[in-house]
Amino acid sequence: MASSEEDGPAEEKEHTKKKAIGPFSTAWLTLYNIAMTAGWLVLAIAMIRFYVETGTHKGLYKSLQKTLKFFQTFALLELVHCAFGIVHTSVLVTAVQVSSRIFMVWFVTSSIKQIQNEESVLLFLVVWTLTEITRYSFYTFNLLNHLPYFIKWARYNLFIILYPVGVVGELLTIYAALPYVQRTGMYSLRLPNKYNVSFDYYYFLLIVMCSYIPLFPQLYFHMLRQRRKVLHGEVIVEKED
Ligand SMILES: CCCCCCCCCCCCC[C@@H](O)CC(=O)SCCNC(=O)CCNC(=O)[C@H](O)C(C)(C)COP(=O)(O)OP(=O)(O)OC[C@H]1O[C@@H](n2cnc3c(N)ncnc32)[C@H](O)[C@@H]1OP(=O)(O)O
Repeated sequence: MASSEEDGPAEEKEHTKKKAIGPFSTAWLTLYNIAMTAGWLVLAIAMIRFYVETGTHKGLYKSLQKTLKFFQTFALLELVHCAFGIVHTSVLVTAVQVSSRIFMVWFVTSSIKQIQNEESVLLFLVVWTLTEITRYSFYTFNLLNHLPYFIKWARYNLFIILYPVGVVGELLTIYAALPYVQRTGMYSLRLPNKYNVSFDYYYFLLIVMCSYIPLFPQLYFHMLRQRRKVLHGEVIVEKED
């Protein structure tokens, strides 16, 4: 069932109001979204295979970190897409979402082997994977004008649970990293040094954890507004960045 069969009159109006994007942008976005859907599907299959073969999640992160780093880093292009107006999304919201993921992958989980087997890592990995398969397949089918209703439904409903669960996974992972970071002083710069600058990664991580309190609700309410717009056809005036 394609979404066009499901659309109510309000939503039809919403669709006709969409700003058109050129054929080159459409082609590029379609390729990008297909590649990202495939990437996250590869990660999902790798996770299932790993668990079936070993019966544990221990060693899972190590086995898939290269693929995860590649596809999560590739998502930086989403900032380029909204900065150039190819997609109608807030640069600020996208920047917070993408940078927090890149930070989790590169500067927390991949940097600290000692925390890679934590259950919280498995938690955010599963949640991110479910989210991204749904999100990128939503964009792909939407661009091809053949959006099955269940994908649209999943895109704008699953996040209600998955977003907070993902945040819990991320925060617990950073929390698990704190003792190691404090003990080793990794990524920290102590005085005296030739630059006369000090930086304590331990406190930086604490600040990052606290920043979830003001920032996460912004993302969550953004998604709730998108949900009302897409599923219920409400016209929502977004503030400029
Ligand atoms: C340096 C240290 C930094 C530390 C920062 C600390 C910050 C802490 C707070 C952050 C917490 C984040 C936690 C998070 O990582 C946890 C999880 O993700 S858990 C999993 C659940 N998550 C989700 O469901 C959210 C997933 N993410 C997103 O949905 C997006 O990234 C987001 C930007 C949040 C929202 O997306 P968007 O605004 O694009 O909404 P829509 O999907 O409805 O799209 C709007 C319109 O844009 C078009 N669009 C967008 N992207 C594309 C694309 N790739 N291809 C084609 N079209 C695209 C879309 O179709 C819509 O167009 P229109 O309105 O015209 O229909």
